[in-house]
Amino acid sequence: MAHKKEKTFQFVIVGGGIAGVTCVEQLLSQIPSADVALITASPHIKAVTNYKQVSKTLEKFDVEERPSSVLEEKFPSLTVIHSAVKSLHTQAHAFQKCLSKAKRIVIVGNGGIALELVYEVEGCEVIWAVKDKAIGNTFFDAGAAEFLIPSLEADKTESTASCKRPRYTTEEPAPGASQTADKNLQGHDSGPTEFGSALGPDWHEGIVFRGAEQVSRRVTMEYQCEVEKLFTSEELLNSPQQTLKPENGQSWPVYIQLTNGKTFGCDFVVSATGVVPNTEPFLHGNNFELADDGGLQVDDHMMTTEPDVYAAGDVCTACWEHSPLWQQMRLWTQARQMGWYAGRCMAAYVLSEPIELDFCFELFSHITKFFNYKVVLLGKFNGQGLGPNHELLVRCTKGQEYVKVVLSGGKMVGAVLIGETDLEETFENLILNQMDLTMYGEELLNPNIDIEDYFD
Ligand SMILES: Cc1cc2nc3c(=O)[nH]c(=O)nc-3n(C[C@H](O)[C@H](O)[C@H](O)COP(=O)(O)OP(=O)(O)OC[C@H]3O[C@@H](n4cnc5c(N)ncnc54)[C@H](O)[C@@H]3O)c2cc1C
Ligand SMILES: NC(=O)C1=CN([C@@H]2O[C@H](COP(=O)(O)OP(=O)(O)OC[C@H]3O[C@@H](n4cnc5c(N)ncnc54)[C@H](OP(=O)(O)O)[C@@H]3O)[C@@H](O)[C@H]2O)C=CC1
Repeated sequence: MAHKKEKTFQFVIVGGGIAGVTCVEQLLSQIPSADVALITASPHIKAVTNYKQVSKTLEKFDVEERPSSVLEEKFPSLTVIHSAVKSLHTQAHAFQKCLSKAKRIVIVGNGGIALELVYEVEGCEVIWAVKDKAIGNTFFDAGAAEFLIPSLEADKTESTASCKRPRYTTEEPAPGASQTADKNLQGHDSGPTEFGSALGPDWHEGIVFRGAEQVSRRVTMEYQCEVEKLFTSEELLNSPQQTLKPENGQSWPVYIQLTNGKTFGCDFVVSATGVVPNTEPFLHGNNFELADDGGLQVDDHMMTTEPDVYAAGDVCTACWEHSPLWQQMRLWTQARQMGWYAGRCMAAYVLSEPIELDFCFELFSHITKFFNYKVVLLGKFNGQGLGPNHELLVRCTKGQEYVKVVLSGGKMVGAVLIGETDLEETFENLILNQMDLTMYGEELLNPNIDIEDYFD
């Protein structure tokens, strides 16, 4: 009987995404001789480049796909193993190809991907169906959404008249960002169960999302609705009730019926309704506790409920007692931070060194771009978990900037900064030092006061 050769490693890291790669780098920088294996489904790994600390907690970096050999050259004690798991890239460019022939598409979902896609798609009518009253519920409140909506219109030459609205209260506390059970960027007929690397911030860089029409951007909003049913044109024609009729006699490959009673024909439907942690391969025969959002529960040392097994990034759910100013969101930045911290924890365990929860989990911070505006989110930017006991200060200049501050008990606990506001560092400090700002009142957002000088 032939015996399979078995190789053991001191550490095995699964996943060549940002969390896995950062974990490998951190671990090997602390214990260069450690025998480490990186198992990843794709031939490329994700590498962080041009890392820049923007402020105490805000960080900016580029992400590049690189052959895994680059990592092996850098770390001689690392072995990269390409597992048999099917790679994400089997249907590469499928979306672009479908879009190039499309005249109308429907986008369902109201998170980061829908926001980016709606803005990027040109030459095609877009019907955007969202569950909420406003766009971008995972990142914004209704005020920020109102600020962004004009950017969706083709003519962007709006006036920049100031419309300062100093104070209002939310109708109801914004819910925490929830993770959902669907897979992104699916056409109507693509398989929903293939897991791969999350594409990340630059997924649409350099890609032209152009449809078959001459129009630039044409977006129709359908608020407060979900998908009731999908039909093909064949199903439609064979439908005994004849409840659905092709508009203007035009036939479409697929029809979508929304819960608001409207039905649209379109070339294809994009489901941008969240990510699913890919825990399935790890569950069989093990005792991993899963969180409500399907992630592997991890403690404040990134350890799962199985001893010696750590998890970081999209696949895990942070189950330690969070700082009052931090929440988990499945973002590139958090994947890097968690991977880095997991690497440190793993090394600390082996070296018998004590380790405390890293400072990066003190304050939620995220810097990104939506509709071509710089967007900075700090702390409880949507009043997450604060109930009615919070107050908002807002300053808005149409087409230029939107600044929202969340105050609780007179202290700043969160902020949304859209546009070139230059306020991130000052606000980050005010949130971190929890200074009582009651005496400043609305002056805090007075555009005629240089706030940086004010607090120096
Ligand atoms: C379209 C899109 C746009 C995004 N834009 C942004 C953005 O602008 N800003 C931002 O901060 N975040 C963004 N995100 C989120 C961000 O990309 C993720 O949070 C981040 O990449 C997660 O990193 P990760 O290392 O945890 O997981 P991934 O990057 O998903 O990496 C997981 C790795 O594990 C491998 N793998 C999975 N299962 C197995 C297995 N069974 N065996 C072996 N290998 C396996 C995969 O092949 C992959 O290499 C975006 C996500 C998407 C999908
Ligand atoms: N620039 C950035 O920072 C970007 C970040 N990302 C990240 O990538 C990941 C994937 O993005 P994305 O897919 O947009 O996920 P998100 O979690 O950001 O958003 C999913 C959206 O779909 C809605 N939704 C969920 N289920 C349904 C349903 N059945 N019908 C209609 N709507 C539904 C959710 O509403 P509800 O919240 O009410 O459940 C939410 O608005 C996220 O972690 C996101 O943060 C993606 C793109 C850009």
